[in-house]
Amino acid sequence: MTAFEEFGVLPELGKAIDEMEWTLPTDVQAEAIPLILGGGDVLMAAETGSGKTGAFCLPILQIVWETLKDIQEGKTSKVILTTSSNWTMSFFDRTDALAVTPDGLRCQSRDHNGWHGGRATKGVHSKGAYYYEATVTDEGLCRVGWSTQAARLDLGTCKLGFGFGGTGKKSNAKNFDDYGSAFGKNDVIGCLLNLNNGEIWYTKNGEDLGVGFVLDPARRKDCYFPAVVLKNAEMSFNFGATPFKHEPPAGYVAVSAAAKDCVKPNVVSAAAAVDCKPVNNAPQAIIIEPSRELAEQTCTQISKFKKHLSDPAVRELLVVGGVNVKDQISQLNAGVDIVVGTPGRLEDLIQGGYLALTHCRFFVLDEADGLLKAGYTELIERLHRQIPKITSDGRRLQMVVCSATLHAFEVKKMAEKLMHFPTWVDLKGEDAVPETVHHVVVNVDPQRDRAWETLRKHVQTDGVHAKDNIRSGNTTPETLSEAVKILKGEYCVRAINEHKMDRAIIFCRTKIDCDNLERFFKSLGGSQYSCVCLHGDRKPQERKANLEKFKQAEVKFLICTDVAARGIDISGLPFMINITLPDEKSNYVHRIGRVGRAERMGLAISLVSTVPEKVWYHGEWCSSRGRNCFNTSLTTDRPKGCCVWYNEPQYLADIEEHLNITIQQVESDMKVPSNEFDGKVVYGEKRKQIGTGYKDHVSQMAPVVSQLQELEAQAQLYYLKNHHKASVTIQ
Ligand SMILES: Nc1ncnc2c1ncn2[C@@H]1O[C@H](COP(=O)(O)OP(=O)(O)OP(=O)(O)O)[C@@H](O)[C@H]1O
Repeated sequence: MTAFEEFGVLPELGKAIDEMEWTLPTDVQAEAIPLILGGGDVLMAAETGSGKTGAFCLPILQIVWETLKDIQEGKTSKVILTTSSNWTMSFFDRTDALAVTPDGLRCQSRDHNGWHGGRATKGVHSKGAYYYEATVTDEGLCRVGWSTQAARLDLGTCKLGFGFGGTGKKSNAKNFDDYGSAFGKNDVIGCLLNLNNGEIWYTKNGEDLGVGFVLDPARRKDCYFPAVVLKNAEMSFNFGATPFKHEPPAGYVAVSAAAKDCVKPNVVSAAAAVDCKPVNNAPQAIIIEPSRELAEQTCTQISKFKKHLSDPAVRELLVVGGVNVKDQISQLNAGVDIVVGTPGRLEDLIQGGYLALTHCRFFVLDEADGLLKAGYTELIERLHRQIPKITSDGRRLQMVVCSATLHAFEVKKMAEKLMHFPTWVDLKGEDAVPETVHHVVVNVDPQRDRAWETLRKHVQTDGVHAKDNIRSGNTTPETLSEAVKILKGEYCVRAINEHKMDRAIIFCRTKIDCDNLERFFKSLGGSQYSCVCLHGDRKPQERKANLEKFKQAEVKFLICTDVAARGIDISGLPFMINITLPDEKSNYVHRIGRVGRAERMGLAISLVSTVPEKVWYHGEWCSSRGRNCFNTSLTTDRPKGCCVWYNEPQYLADIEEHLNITIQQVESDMKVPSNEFDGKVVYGEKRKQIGTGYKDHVSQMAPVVSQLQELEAQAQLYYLKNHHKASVTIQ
């Protein structure tokens, strides 16, 4: 049995993992895999290169396969009752944070800040007088009553919803008026609807509270559904399947006893109450990644893991922009179980009806903070709203969120809103850099190092100072800024030479900086500086080919923007260079985390200008979004320009403060003191002491466990003695 199998991983997956030479699970895998297999929502915060991808792909793959297997063998797990004769609260027609018990007869919301509502699976129309009971089963705010299919789920806030709230108010169309009396835990509210005269009214513990609303005659033909909205509260429902606590008043019957021709199903429930059988274009898992490259990498990882999983086969699909959408649609129609994609293309396919969310039971946000910072919050919420919270085979939707920099306010806010009692797998409690990454900064000081004045051959700069009076001997901020750009090209080459780098990823701030550096390297000639570029202006095919060339070591350097900052995994990459620090501090962690992965050592060198550098900053106000833009005015100018003064020392200070460390400085000769790692380090190779410490953990814990055992025994003896004494005394 492999170490992974001990964590509950299927032998078929264990075999594939073994072949990948993953002997032990990493710490994050050891914690997260059992949690996901157990059905929980997980927030996974662990350092770059710590194996988060495996930590979510393995359990998801396993559950997806097991579900397919169950279906193949005709094992029907708890099929929900949405289309059965029972009246229940709908698993589908409800807001995100309203939980409904599997029997559909209790609703709960644990959100302190917002209201969450839902409707029943059926409604009544045309004629008759109906009754159901709702009991407050836990403290909190509740509103209960009737609403039409088109009404807002926040009952009583539109014309089509009629509610009675615990504060003793009735509400319709946001008008909250005094009615009856306040109610709370253990109170039983009778909800009555008379379609013959249009009256809606309530009882509290059997006491008549009087007519609350009279339906507009034009609205009496509508179908009305039992409805509830809760704020950190819980209510249970009886639609008449069991005896009522208080008998319905004369002339009223339980909604469940309504004549067939007066009942309509809730269309949201009916649409979602699909058969357990897989539907071709309705995958069980949706994994969202921030970049095409990362989506492809995750998809490849899944293909490797599933190598020995067969009968039934699990089908994964990559859904990213820049690829022919028709091909993707036909692949979806042919059948797919796991979809990995980037947000834009995923949403296009979902909204176009080509990708259905009806069977989705895993919703994964990889690099979640990056997705939120890139402005995808609403898209994520939109997709989450469309996914049924209980799947067609009665299981709860599971959400997995991960990143090396998950400690961001927006992530916590999103988790609170969308996730269901999530467990944090957080090994450090803060954003951190792996011990395997040796990261240093080099100051670029154009006042101290005047080499830029005499360099005959240098990197072409970004053109920001094309109209400025730049010349040696001049110390204007513009001249120094241009000087920094020239020096950075020089220092980059110096770093490469000093460390005999034959493989490195180099991050630039902009696409134009990448292109200029690529041209500079090419101008230096030979294979010594062979390189490729990866940024948003390169065509998808070129991006793919370039990354592949670098991965296959056909070229030595990958020059890229932050598009490659997150997640990209290049095995044993020894070096990375930051030409300019990112202004987003979390991206520093991700960029340097391209090295020092999977227990291998890596060196990250960041060039930091000591003087302000004037750089491009094209916002939505720039009509060309940077292409052939010559507007070198500042963004603070009027009219607004496309440049800013970039303050790198400040960004360095922000990064250091965020990570609670001081990053080691090295001189411009790029010599990195080797004592840091006892001089034993070879960048790109494994550390001397490898492994996750999982084995050692057992021996470390043994004395503590035996001490605990002793204490437990003592406590039991103590209890027994005292208990014995007490019983003797009583006798
Ligand atoms: N248990 C394991 N044993 C050996 N190698 C592993 C193990 N788990 C993952 N790896 C390897 O570690 C590398 C990093 O894994 P992965 O890309 O999942 O990291 P990550 O935590 O997602 O990093 P990032 O935050 O940068 O995205 C990969 O090359 C992967 O193959």
